[in-house]
Amino acid sequence: MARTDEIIAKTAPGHLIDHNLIDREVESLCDGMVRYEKRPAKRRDGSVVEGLYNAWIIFNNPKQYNSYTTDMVKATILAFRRASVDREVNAVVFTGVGDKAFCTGGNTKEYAEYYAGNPQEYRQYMRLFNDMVSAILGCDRPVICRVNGMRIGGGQEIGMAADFSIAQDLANFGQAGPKHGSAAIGGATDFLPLMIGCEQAMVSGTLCEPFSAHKAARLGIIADVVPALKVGGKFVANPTVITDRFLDEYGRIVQGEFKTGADFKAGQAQIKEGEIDLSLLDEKVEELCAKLLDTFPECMTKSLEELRKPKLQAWNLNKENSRAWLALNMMNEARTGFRAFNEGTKETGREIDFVKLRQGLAKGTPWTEELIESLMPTGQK
Ligand SMILES: CC(C)(COP(=O)(O)OP(=O)(O)OC[C@H]1O[C@@H](n2cnc3c(N)ncnc32)[C@H](O)[C@@H]1OP(=O)(O)O)[C@@H](O)C(=O)NCCC(=O)NCCSC(=O)C1=CCCCC1=O
Repeated sequence: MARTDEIIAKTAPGHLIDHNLIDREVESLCDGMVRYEKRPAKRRDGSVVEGLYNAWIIFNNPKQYNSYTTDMVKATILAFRRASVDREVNAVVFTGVGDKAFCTGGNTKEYAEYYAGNPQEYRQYMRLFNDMVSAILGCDRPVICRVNGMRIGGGQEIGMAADFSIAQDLANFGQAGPKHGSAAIGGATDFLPLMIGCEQAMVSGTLCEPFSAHKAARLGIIADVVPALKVGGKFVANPTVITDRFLDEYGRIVQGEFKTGADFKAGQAQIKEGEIDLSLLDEKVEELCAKLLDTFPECMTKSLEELRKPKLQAWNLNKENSRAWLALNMMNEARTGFRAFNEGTKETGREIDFVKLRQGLAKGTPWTEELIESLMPTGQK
């Protein structure tokens, strides 16, 4: 009986068609701000598998918390297509450089300085954004979001488009929309109700309060969470989050909620003293990649396709309407909110006086350049 290796050597074709859209390195599209790295796949025992890889798609914009620029969105679309058609790729690991941020969404500087007041331009940008989310949801390989740090705004949206998320426990999650002049309709309003229920989705999508990785695991928006802080050489749970009890004295769930007052401050001080180490995160990601490797590939792909359907159906139902509304929104509230974030500072604050705006609108005040200027945090001084 011929061995499998002999059969492969005898029958594998000499030429394979390249199904990539364009033959360009992903990095060349965005000055290296998105990296595509094929890393050797490993078995569960840690041994390297010859000829098979996991494709790491890495956001590389640390100074801006791995927010994505227009060029990064283009590169990401192609990166997921590249992984999808690469016969040697087992799974995609979608992550960011560093240990502060996976991604904080659209680039607010580009939004404020180029797209604000230009709905026709933002409509074109949103075609690319929509295609990025669709490329993740349509990837023919399982996609793991390696949450190396905060996952906020559009970062939360593209992260939820992945099939699995594994987070280091100092990462926060949440939306930014209504606080920065947008609505979380780039996927969050489609995915959140499915993943954490309508009530919790409403809280996150409207109030934009961040929540911890431990709460994210409890709510079911991530598959696993691992410690990342080392104090005295020993891993400890995020010291700013309640992790040692589940209920408070009234029977309410407190596990995963942020500590408050002096306890929270003490936790922040401990984080400053400690060292951040993502080795347990990488171990957990490699373990999942190894489990995915140990399956029939077409059955895996079919299972992904079926299990993605709830997200995909919600996404496809709404994405074009969302794109149109987000474009027009660049005339008023997005123009105001993203400029406030971009032009504000820690001292002046980076959000507008929402009450002042509401008071003006209550009197029928029209949206004029003058009104927008007056709402800038620096405009109040
Ligand atoms: C809450 C934050 C995420 C973190 O706050 P903090 O820890 O205080 O850090 P900062 O000092 O704010 O940020 C550090 C530096 O990073 C820059 N930064 C952070 N986020 C972005 C971003 N998204 N784009 C560009 N630059 C960013 C920040 O300016 C600091 O640099 P600096 O030089 O100024 O010191 C907080 O950072 C925050 O709220 N960030 C913005 C989040 C946001 O609004 N994202 C966009 C949401 S909208 C979106 O993503 C959408 C996607 C598609 C659909 C439509 C849509 O709206």
